[in-house]
Amino acid sequence: MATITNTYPKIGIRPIIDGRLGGVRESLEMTTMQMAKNVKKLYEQTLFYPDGSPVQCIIADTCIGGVSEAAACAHKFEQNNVGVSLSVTPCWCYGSETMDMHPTWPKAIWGFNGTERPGAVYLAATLAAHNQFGLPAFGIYGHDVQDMGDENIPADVKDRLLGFARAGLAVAIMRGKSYLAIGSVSMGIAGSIVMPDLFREYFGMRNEYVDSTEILRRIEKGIYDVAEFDKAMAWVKLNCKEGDDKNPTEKQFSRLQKDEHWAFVVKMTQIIRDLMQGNSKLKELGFGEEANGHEAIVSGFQGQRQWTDFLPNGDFPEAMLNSSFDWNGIRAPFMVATENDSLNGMSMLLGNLLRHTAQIFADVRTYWSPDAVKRVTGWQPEGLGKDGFIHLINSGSAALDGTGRQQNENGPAMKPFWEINETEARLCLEATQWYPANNGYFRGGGYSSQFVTSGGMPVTMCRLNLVKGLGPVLQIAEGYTIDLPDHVHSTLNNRTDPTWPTTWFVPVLTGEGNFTDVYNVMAAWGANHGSFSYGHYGHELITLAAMLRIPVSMHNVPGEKLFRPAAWKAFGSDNEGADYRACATYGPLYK
Ligand SMILES: C[C@H](O)[C@@H](O)[C@@H](O)C(=O)CO
Ligand SMILES: [Mn+2]
Repeated sequence: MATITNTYPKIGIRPIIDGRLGGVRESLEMTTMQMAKNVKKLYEQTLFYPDGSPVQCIIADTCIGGVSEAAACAHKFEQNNVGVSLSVTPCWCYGSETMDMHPTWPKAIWGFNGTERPGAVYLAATLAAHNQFGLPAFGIYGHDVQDMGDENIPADVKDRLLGFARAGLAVAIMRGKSYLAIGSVSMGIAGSIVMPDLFREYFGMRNEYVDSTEILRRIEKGIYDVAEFDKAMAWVKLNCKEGDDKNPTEKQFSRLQKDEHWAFVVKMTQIIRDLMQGNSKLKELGFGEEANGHEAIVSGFQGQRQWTDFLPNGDFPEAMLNSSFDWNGIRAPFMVATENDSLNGMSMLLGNLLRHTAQIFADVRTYWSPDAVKRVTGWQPEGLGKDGFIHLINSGSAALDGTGRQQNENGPAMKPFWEINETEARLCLEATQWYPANNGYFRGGGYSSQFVTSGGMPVTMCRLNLVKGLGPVLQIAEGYTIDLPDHVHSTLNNRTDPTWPTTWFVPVLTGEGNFTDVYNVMAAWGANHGSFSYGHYGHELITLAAMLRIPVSMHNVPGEKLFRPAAWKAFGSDNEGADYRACATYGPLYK
């Protein structure tokens, strides 16, 4: 199989030192190298790649006191698939002579806040050089002075080191991968008009395109793993509860047709996955070309309308692939956007690369004001929902993790797949019903997943938008999922499409910008879709966006959590305006 596995980019650590031999350098060698080793340990124990394996770091062979050692380090890093660079130092060293000059690797410098030797002075001097050369870098130094030789990494430094590395690795991991569009534009949805310049220039990714008929060809010609198909069908029978058909009797498919649809959507699931990442089994079966896949780290399936007017819809494949488990057990979620909305697909990917969790793709469908809820249900919203809430709902791409049936120490959660246990996967499946698709919308049938997300989860919703003349912008809303009383949920949900997954979402209001009330958040959303997952990680999205030079058009992240390259401060003291100006000045990372 041509798919390359286990070659994730490494974090390169550069110990920087004062080059003066004959006393100064020698006195600093051990401490400097130890700083690098300590960060390596922190990273390797805390951070994971998307397959759950620990992140790998590589340290320069020697401390870097001048340009020849900087060059040797650059060479070593190039040879060893480094994608993110962190320089560390406890002392004064020579800025432009030691700095990392790579044009695209995300960069940071940790200057030890000591005073016996001035690491933070090197940090300031070298950040100035980065700014002067147009190579933005993140600056890290602790709030409180430490003693020389103190090996402890203070909590504030740890936060910055980890925030930088998570976002930097996301940048490095997506580079060279593809967005695979299966089909074309869905119902005039702009995000499914896939823009190759955006992918290439901003994400370093390529675009792959296959016609949807490729799925049909593989089904009809038997180009899938038949043994896996049998196993999958048996699993589906046991684990996927079919809902009652809500279609008018005259529109319902026969039992025989419905059984055929189950087989069809299971094959579609296998085939979409194989199209994305390849499958060595196909080579054994004599399909060498199909075994290769498209190196897709994210994909989108057009579905509506040509496919769904004719054939079973993509809801089952999308929901299962996006989930952290299937008939092969608990495994990493795939990122598959419904309606081929590539911009929401990328929103999913950003969240997934930062948190390693499954993502919930949804229409941002309805703002329910407290008055409207009261009018329709007689119930006065209270608690987190007292100022109203937003109904997130779309057939298709919501991962079953979005049921909220996994747990962590704080209650319901969506976790990285390696933290999910068998019981939790089963509970997510038990909380899901598969309704015969609404045949008004989906004439070809299929099955839509239906669940209600557990309330009480902190979540972050985001969306990448594309604006002519401006380029991509990211919007972010941290908030919570909420539970509604049963009768309220039923009344509100039954007004929409009750065969789809529902999440009731409340953004955190800050009293500023678009976050003055819930209505404004929905009104300012840049498109029909958003993607959310577990936790409040808006600050990590902001760091990642800055690395990619994508300005953030709205967010509700507390100011003290913002972490952007040092140069951003030179673009003005209003953070949002400065972000726009900096991104415009630097332009896309891979231009
Ligand atoms: C069935 C409908 O066409 C839905 O798919 C539609 O409301 C959307 O999801 C639009 O994004
Ligand atoms: Mn939609």
